[in-house]
Amino acid sequence: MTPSPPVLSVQALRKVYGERAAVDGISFDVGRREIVGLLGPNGAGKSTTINMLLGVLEPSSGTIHIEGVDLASHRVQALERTNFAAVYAPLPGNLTVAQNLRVFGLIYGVKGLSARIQTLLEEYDLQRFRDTKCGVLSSGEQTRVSLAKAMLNQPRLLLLDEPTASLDPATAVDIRTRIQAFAARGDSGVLWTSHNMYEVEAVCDRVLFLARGRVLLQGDPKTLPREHGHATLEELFIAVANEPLALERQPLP
Ligand SMILES: Nc1ncnc2c1ncn2[C@@H]1O[C@H](COP(=O)(O)OP(=O)(O)OP(=O)(O)O)[C@@H](O)[C@H]1O
Repeated sequence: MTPSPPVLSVQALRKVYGERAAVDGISFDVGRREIVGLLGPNGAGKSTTINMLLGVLEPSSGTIHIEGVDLASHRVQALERTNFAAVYAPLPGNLTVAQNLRVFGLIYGVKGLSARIQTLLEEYDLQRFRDTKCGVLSSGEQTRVSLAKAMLNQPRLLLLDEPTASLDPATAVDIRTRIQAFAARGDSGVLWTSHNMYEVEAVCDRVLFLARGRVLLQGDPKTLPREHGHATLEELFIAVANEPLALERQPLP
């Protein structure tokens, strides 16, 4: 039996604006059950990468395969395997939680939508907010709704852009636990951007450090700092952010 392809495979991906490459030839995979952290300083190319994975931005060159499906040539089939949640993309505030889930479920063509919405309302502890407008919910509650929306189509690739930004520590732990449980179910993988290195160390199986549009380092967030002479992931992050060129010259272990 041929092994199933990774949920995400990115090869030599580039996005150029004028003379400048925002993303400069990056390659990486995300496997099933894996939570991969996409890290890097402001302007490193993380959002540009995520937007290309979502089909919002067209790459200048390179390929993206989602579960082996080429995003460029089979856009619908690739994107129906994907979903995302991001703080900068809140759900329409004038719709209730149930209405939002219904609208997005219809967009994704979810079969048995009413039952799926009911399951998600229970799973994300949203039953009591089902008829509440999303705009009046707290940040933590809105994040749970965004995650429930992101699960509607049971995505194989879940993209999360700073899912716990602006959440209190207890709510952030709750959200992290839900995402880890999702990945542990086995069919899906998660690509997660965060500026919180403690969270990344706790949650991610692997991290990719991006700087100036390139992957400078990748590895296990628990062992990577020591391999590069730093005590913590945060220290390593600061070193990479300040001296990306020095690191590019360093031989990788
Ligand atoms: N439409 C555009 N035109 C020109 N340059 C752009 C455009 N979009 C992004 N860039 C540039 O590409 C680079 C990467 O931006 P990107 O938003 O991907 O970074 P990021 O890693 O997500 O940063 P942050 O952590 O601040 O969100 C930046 O230098 C940015 O100014």
